[in-house]
This record gives sequence, structure tokens and C-alpha cells, in this order.
Amino acid sequence: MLVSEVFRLQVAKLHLGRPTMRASQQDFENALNQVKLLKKDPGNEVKLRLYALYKQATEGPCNMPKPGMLDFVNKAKWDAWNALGSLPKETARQNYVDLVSSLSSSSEAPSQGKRGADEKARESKDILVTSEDGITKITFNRPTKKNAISFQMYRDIILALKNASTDNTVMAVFTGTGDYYCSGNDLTNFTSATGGIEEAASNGAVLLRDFVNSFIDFPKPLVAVVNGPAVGISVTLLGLFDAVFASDRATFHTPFSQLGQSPEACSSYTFPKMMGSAKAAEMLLFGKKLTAREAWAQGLVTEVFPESTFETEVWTRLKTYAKLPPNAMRISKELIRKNEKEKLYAVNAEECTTLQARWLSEECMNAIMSFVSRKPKL
Ligand SMILES: CCCCC/C=C/CC(=O)SCCNC(=O)CCNC(=O)[C@H](O)C(C)(C)COP(=O)(O)OP(=O)(O)OC[C@H]1O[C@@H](n2cnc3c(N)ncnc32)[C@H](O)[C@@H]1OP(=O)(O)O
Repeated sequence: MLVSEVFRLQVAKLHLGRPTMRASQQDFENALNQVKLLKKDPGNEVKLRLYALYKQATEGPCNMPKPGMLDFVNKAKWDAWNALGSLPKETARQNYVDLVSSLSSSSEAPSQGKRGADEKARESKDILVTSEDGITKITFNRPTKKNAISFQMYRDIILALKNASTDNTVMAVFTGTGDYYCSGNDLTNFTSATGGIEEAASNGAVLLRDFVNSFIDFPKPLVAVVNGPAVGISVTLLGLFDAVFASDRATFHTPFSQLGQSPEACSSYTFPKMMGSAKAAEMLLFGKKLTAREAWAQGLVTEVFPESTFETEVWTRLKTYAKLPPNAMRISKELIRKNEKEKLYAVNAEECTTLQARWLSEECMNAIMSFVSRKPKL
């Protein structure tokens, strides 16, 4: 496969020691002005995130005395700011700028009379979305590439989850076509980008943040039917699911260090919480690949099924679950997740900022170059 010339030039530039892109004070001030011009009301959750990031960027970690239980407004503000912990001012400033730019683009789209309508109408071949028996089934459908996720597939999934959160189905289920569940991020996403690598990394970080937020925000039960090996982001995301059913053929692999990258999808928080820091480090730092049973023992998988009966058993179970009262499931999920949400948004934002810099690092570029320039199989 030919590696794009742009990517080669950017690698050369990087070797000359070009600094990483950061939001300047001017970018921050522009973002503050842009918020006033937003055409669409971003809603309370986003407003709280904007508030918290602004306070963190200008004053550092939360310095406000904890308000009383009945002071709901200030308590919500305190929770949002406090959840950012010791996030550095510079990172908060960058996250603020990124968040405003994503809001501006989504608030402009409908007035251009384009994106909203087009996206609904578009049929996606690599992400299949079907609704049956109260279940929205979202399938990674790119078996020739082991279901690797392209930039377009990230966007398709955001849209599918958005639609599924308000339609009349009661749960969403992810699975894969073919022998793999998913091989993670498409490693050619950055090498085939048309602009410069810095622009691609910056756009990638915004897209990744929105993508992961759409899982954090999904209000109905979210289930993964892991039909085969899972790699990278398809594994880390599982920490945000409500149930994970795996075939005994499935494996779980997060080779981030090997790729010069760092964890995403809130796994730097959900994995240690779920399995303890020692086991999380084995996966996220050292790239240990787990079998389905090992992943079950670590709490990442709900139940493992023999490959021979996997599909029948799991789908029978899911159809039964889908008959449970939908409001009760939604309300219970909200109770389970509510206290974690602000923390998850903050972790997601920090992981994306960290990854953006990693994608521009020599370690990561070398790893991607070595993957895309592998010898073709005979
Ligand atoms: C918005 C941006 C967000 C970014 C978020 C970041 C997330 C981080 C990650 O997800 S890190 C994980 C990245 N994934 C990988 O490192 C896996 C890479 N792939 C492999 O190691 C192997 O392909 C394999 C182990 C998955 C399968 O090996 P096998 O030998 O069985 O098969 P092939 O290697 O021949 O694969 C068949 C074709 O599929 C292509 N392919 C597989 N995975 C990917 C991938 N992740 N990205 C791009 N392409 C992939 C592979 O190149 C073969 O294509 P070809 O037939 O055209 O050569």
C-alpha cells in the first residue's frame, strides 16, 4: 500500500522537532466570544461542562466551597468543576476550545440545510443499523478489514446512537460481521487524511470526543455481542456498556504502547475501577491480550458462551430483555450512571487531548508506518 506523501512530509517535519499544537489565549478568547453567538441552546449538561472547563482554565482546580444539598444550581456547578480534579489549566483551555468548536459546527449545520437531512437519509454500508423486536442492532460491517473503524464509521455510529436514543426501540446492541468483532481504529485514518497530519490529529480528537460522549450519554441499555476478536477502541468502549456477551472465540487486546498511543473511551478510568490497577496496567500499558474467560474474570465481560450456540443463546436472551418495561430500565440506568457522568466527560476530554499529541509523536508515526507498509500476504 502506498503511504500518502503528505504523511511522509509530516513525519519529516516532526523529526525536525516541530512543537505540538495548543490552544492559545487568543483561541480561548475567540471561543468565549463564539459561545455568545451560538445559534442553538446547547442544553444544561453542555453548559455545565463549559462552565467547569472555563473555571478550570482560568482558576485551576475547584476552589469553591461545597454548596448545601438544596442549593441545586451551585451544587451542579460544583460537581462539574470538582470532577475535573487536577486537570491542567492548559488542557482545560484546549478542551474548552474544542468543545466550543464542535458546538459551533453542529449548530451551523441545520441552517446550511444540509447535514441534518443528509445524514438521516444516508445508507451506510460499513455500519449496518436495523431495528427489530425492540432492539436497535448496530453492526460493524467491514469484514475485509476486520471491521476496522474509519472516520466515516465513527460518524455513522454517533448518528445511529443519536437516533436510537429517541426512537421506540428499548436497547442498542453492537456486533460484528465475519470472524472479527472489530480491529479497532482504522490505522490508515491518519495516513490517508487529505490535509496536514496536525489538522487530522486535531479533527480526530474532536471526533473521538464526540464519539465517546455518545456512548456516555446513551440513555437505554447498551449491549455488546462480541462475536470474535476485539482490538483497541472496540475493547476500551466496553467499559461504557451495560452488558457484554462474548463468544469463547473472542479475545480482547489493547496494544496501545506498541502503537505509541494511549488509552481512550474512558478506559484509563473504567478499567482500573473495574479490574484493579494491576490488571488494567497489564492490558493498557503492556498490551496483554485476554481470552474471553480472562476478560470475564476481570469483570469486562458479563458472560461467555460456546461459539457453537453463541448467536442463538445470546439473541434469545436479548429478545427477552427487550420485553422488560423500557422506562424502568432507562430510569435504573440513569441512577447507576448519573454520579459518574461528569467524571467520564472529564476523563474523555483529557484522554482525547493526550491522544492528539500522541498521534503526532514519533513513536506513534513509526508504528503506523510499519503497519501500513507491511508486506502483503501471498
Ligand atoms: C477518530 C479517531 C479515533 C481514534 C481512536 C483510537 C483508537 C486506538 C485503537 O483502536 S488501537 C488499535 C488499532 N488496531 C490495531 O492495531 C489492529 C491492526 N491490525 C492487525 O493487527 C491485524 O490486521 C489483525 C490482528 C487485526 C488481523 O490480522 P490477520 O493476519 O488475521 O488479518 P490481516 O492483517 O491480513 O487483515 C486483513 C485486512 O484488514 C486490514 N486491517 C485489519 N485491521 C486494521 C486496522 N485496525 N486498520 C486498518 N486496516 C486493518 C489489514 O490491513 C488487511 O487489509 P489488506 O487485505 O488490504 O492488506
